[in-house]
Formats: sequence, structure tokens, C-alpha cells
Amino acid sequence: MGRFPFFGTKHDMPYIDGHLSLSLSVPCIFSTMGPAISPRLLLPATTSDRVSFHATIRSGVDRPNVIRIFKRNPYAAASAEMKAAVDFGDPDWKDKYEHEFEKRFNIPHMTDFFSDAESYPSTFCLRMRTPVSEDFAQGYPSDEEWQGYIDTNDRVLLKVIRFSSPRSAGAECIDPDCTWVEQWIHRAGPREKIFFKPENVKAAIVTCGGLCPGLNDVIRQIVITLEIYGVKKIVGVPFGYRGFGKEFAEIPLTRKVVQNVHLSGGSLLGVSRGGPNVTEIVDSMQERGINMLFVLGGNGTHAGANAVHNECRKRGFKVAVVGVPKTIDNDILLMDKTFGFDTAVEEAQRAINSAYIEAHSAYRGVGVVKLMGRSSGFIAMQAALASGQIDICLIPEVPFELHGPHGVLKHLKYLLETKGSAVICVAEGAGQNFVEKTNAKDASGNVVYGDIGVHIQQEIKKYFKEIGDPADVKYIDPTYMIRACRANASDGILCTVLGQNAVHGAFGGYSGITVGICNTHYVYLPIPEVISYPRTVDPNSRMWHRCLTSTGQPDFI
Ligand SMILES: Nc1ncnc2c1ncn2[C@@H]1O[C@H](COP(=O)(O)OP(=O)(O)O)[C@@H](O)[C@H]1O
Ligand SMILES: O=P(O)(O)OC[C@H]1O[C@](O)(COP(=O)(O)O)[C@@H](O)[C@@H]1O
Ligand SMILES: [Mg+2]
Repeated sequence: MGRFPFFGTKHDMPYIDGHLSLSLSVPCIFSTMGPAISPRLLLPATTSDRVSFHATIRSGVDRPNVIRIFKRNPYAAASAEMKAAVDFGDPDWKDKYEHEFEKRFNIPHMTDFFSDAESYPSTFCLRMRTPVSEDFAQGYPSDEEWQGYIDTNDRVLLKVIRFSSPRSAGAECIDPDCTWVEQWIHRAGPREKIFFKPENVKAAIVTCGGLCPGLNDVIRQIVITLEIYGVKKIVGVPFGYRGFGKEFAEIPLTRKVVQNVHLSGGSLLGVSRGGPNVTEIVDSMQERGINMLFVLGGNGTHAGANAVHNECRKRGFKVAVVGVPKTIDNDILLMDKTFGFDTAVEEAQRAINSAYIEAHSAYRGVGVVKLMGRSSGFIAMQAALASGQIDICLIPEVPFELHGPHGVLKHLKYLLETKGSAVICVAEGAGQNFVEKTNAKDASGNVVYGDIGVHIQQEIKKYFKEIGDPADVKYIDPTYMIRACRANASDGILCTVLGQNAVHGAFGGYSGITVGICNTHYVYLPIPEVISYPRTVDPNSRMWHRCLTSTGQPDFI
């Protein structure tokens, strides 16, 4: 089969060792995708634990045979760690696996840490005709007959497809027979017993990282729900974790304050990156008497929230720390999507449509749109799918060449000759091998990337000038526009449910958890499970294949 140069990010490389010869010996499937593409050799992913092979075989002397290696879907990789410990020869392996999974996805509870943790009948009661009384002198307004509580033993299935074969598209199998294994996670919602007396609660909300549509919607719902439980002391911590510094004053929050905040984008509380360390944050919480903390943020923020949770446990400080995953990048593991993502994709349509109109109206017009997505191309992929106006979608997970016979520029030339115009959508983290490394990091330690959008725009101009063909290139960078806007209706609903569930989780006595949507149901997850690495687009997923089908783009390798 000739020579097999390997392509992949540094991140992929550790998974390659030792799997190649095994995987190449297994049966393969041939399929063709998109115009002008060679057959693809798709090898069953499960045979090589964490990688899937995606081989493009082309004949011709100019081009060596190529095998590209992609990291598997992150969750598949996560379960690979569990798989490694499984002895499939053991007749009870499935039961043991399910049991181990249950343990891993257990959500930390007050009673795990405090033997004296007391519970009370819930004060969350939707049959109230009047607001909860000031001092609870008459007792709590509970209603034990109400059928609105979630049984703590309720579970939601994490994986809902029963794959019959490891060869089935996107199959995630645990054993070579693709045995059906049940993976249950905790159902979110109000519990009948609560572990905080509302009059003893001081709740704080903090929003960290970059902006995201829907932050205000979540803040609003948290405040409203806390008030329904009877909490009177609710504050906002300004400017992310930085707000725990002494120089910042808390922002008092009430239903009245938050009533209309969801009508605008941004965060009522402000956001920031960087800030004090965990010890300082917990010191500040103790000084301020905060015993319920709602943390809205992405991977970094959740790492912080989990560290705060652990530090509180270490100090014997009875606090509920509950996260609400926020990121337009949609790079959090295990959930259907994060809030704000849908809105960002919708907002991106305006930029794509403008790029299309500009390109289509010009003589040999090319529109280039750069969209956010630091390490994952979800926004670019979904925006391309939604618009139907993208000819080339470039994401960080899929390597590509700009120059050469199979490069993006050659295909662009083909598009201008056949269609007359073309639109490219590129995620900010894509093609970083082409741009100069800045070595810069932001205040949170995230790498600051070089501008791939500007680079592509310049390369297109240079290329067409060199070959003497006209091309009218228009570049649009809607970066901050797609995340500074107000949440759309679907995100508005998601934020509402997540905000309410965050409060139910805290009152239910859980801490070190985050809320999410999984197979359309709402769940609680232990924080470490959702942040072990950023979720990325699986190049062998049905969704990426659908995107390729829609754009009609070939491989650019
Ligand atoms: N590993 C970590 N442990 C503790 N705090 C962290 C960690 N990573 C990031 N943070 C803090 O979380 C906040 C947000 O992180 P950042 O990466 O900027 O955004 P996001 O949470 O959206 O990923 C920052 O204030 C940062 O200091
Ligand atoms: O310019 P900023 O505020 O650092 O934000 C840029 C980053 O924000 C992001 O949308 C991710 O933000 P989060 O880390 O807050 O999820 C990335 O796509 C982008 O790299
Ligand atoms: Mg982040």
C-alpha cells in the first residue's frame, strides 16, 4: 500500500502507538463522499482503542497514499480508560462496567461529607398562593402531596443508540461485539428533601470566562428560583472570579433587579479571565458568608468551581458549589449542547449571508468568514450546515493544506470557474500550523491563536494574483458579534431550565456538580467528568459527514 505518512495534532499522537498494525489488518468499508473525492477506507474505530483511521487512497505518482489519524470522539476516549480495565473474558464484565460507571457518575452530596447534614421538607412549592413568609415562623410552606419532585434515584440514559456493529457510522462500542451497556446519569430537578434552610442561605452567582448569549437568562432564573425557595440573601460577584478580591463589592440581586436582564446580551455581573487563586476565593466566601455558589462558565471556570468545592470540603465548610456550563464553543463533554451555542450559530448566519451576497454579487467573488472556536469547530460546522451557503468549512479537528494539488486554493479556483463565487467559513483554531505562533496566553492561561482568517484571506489574494486570475476577496470577522447578542428562544428555554435546576441541585444538597441537557433530558453531572478535556468535533461523526455532504468539499490533504 505504499508509504503512510501520518497527519495529526500533537494531541493525537500518543494514541497512535501500538494500534496501527492491528487496525490495518481488520476488514474495511469503502465509501465515496462529495464530488471529486477518492474512496475512503474507514476502519472500525473500536479495534483501535482511541483512534479511528480515515484513509484516503489515491493513485498517481504525485501523491503518496495517506492515512490520517484522528482522535476519537472525546467521550469514546473517556470510556476507553474504563475499557482498559475491563476483562472481556469475565462473564460479569458488563455488570461490573455498569457498576463502575454508576460510581464514576455519582454526584457528590452533603451527606457524603457531613455526618450531621440535616434535611428538611422542600420549600419549593408551586401551589403557594402568596410569597414565602419573611421568617418561616409558621414553618416551611411544603406540600408533601405535590407530585412535582424528582426521586433521587431517577436516572437518564447517557447513550441512546444501540449500535449493532462497530462498523455502523459513529459507533461507540465498549467490546468488540458492541454489547449494549447501560450508562445512567442523574436526573435533575427539585428534590422533596432539602439540605439548606432558606433563611440560612447566602447565595452568590458568578460569571467567568468570555461572554456567551444567555448569561443574563441564567442569572435571572437562579435568582427567581432561589426566591421561590425563600432565599433572601442573593448576591452577584462582579467580573468573574476577580470579584472575590477585596476591592469588589457584591451586587445585591432580587427578582426586581433581574426582571428584564434577559432582554439584553452580556452579563449583568460582568465577566473576566484570570483572578485570585482557589484559597483566596474560599477565604473570601467564608468572610462573606456565602454558602451557595452558582458558577457560570466553561472548562476553566468549572475546573475552578471543582477546586472551590474540594477546598470547602477540606475546610469542613458546608457549601453547595453548582456549575452551569457556558460556552459558545460547545466544547463541554457529554451534553447535547451548551447554552448560547444555538444563538451563536444563528447570529453567524448574518455574517455568512453577507459574505455570500458580497461574493455572489462580485465578479469571481470569494467570501471568507472567521468564526469562534478555539479548539473545536462546532460553531463553524453548524453554521455551515444551517446556512447552506458555505462551500468550504475548515475546523481545527480536520487538517488541511492551503497550497498544492489538493489544497483549498486549488479547489477555490475550481469553484470560481464552475460556480462563479465561493464562501469559506473557518474556525479560529483551524490551520494554526499556517500562522505564526504568538506564544501569548490570556489571563486564564489559554493560548492566544494567530489569525487564520486574515491569513487565508491574504493567501487567496496572493494565489490568484500569482496565477493571473481575478478574485474579489471579502473578509468578515463577526467574532464578538456572535457572542455579545441576546439569547434566542431555544437558548432562552435552555437557560431557564438550567438555571432552575442549578438551584434545585444546590438545595438538594449536591456540590461539585454541573447541570446539563443530555438526550433532551436534564441531568446533573460530576464536574470532573465534563472537563477532562475539551469536546471536539469527531471527523468520523455523522454530523461532520453531513457537513461535507452539504458543502461538497473534498479532502484538502
Ligand atoms: N485549571 C483551573 N483551575 C482553577 N481555575 C481556573 C482553571 N482554569 C481557568 N480557571 C479560572 O476560570 C476562569 C475562566 O477560565 P477561562 O478558561 O478563561 O474561561 P472558560 O471557563 O470559559 O473556559 C478564570 O478566572 C480562570 O482563572
Ligand atoms: O477574546 P476573549 O474574550 O479572550 O475570547 C475569545 C475566546 O472566546 C471563546 O468564545 C471561548 O470562550 P470561553 O473560554 O469563555 O468559552 C473562544 O472561541 C475564543 O477564543
Ligand atoms: Mg475555556
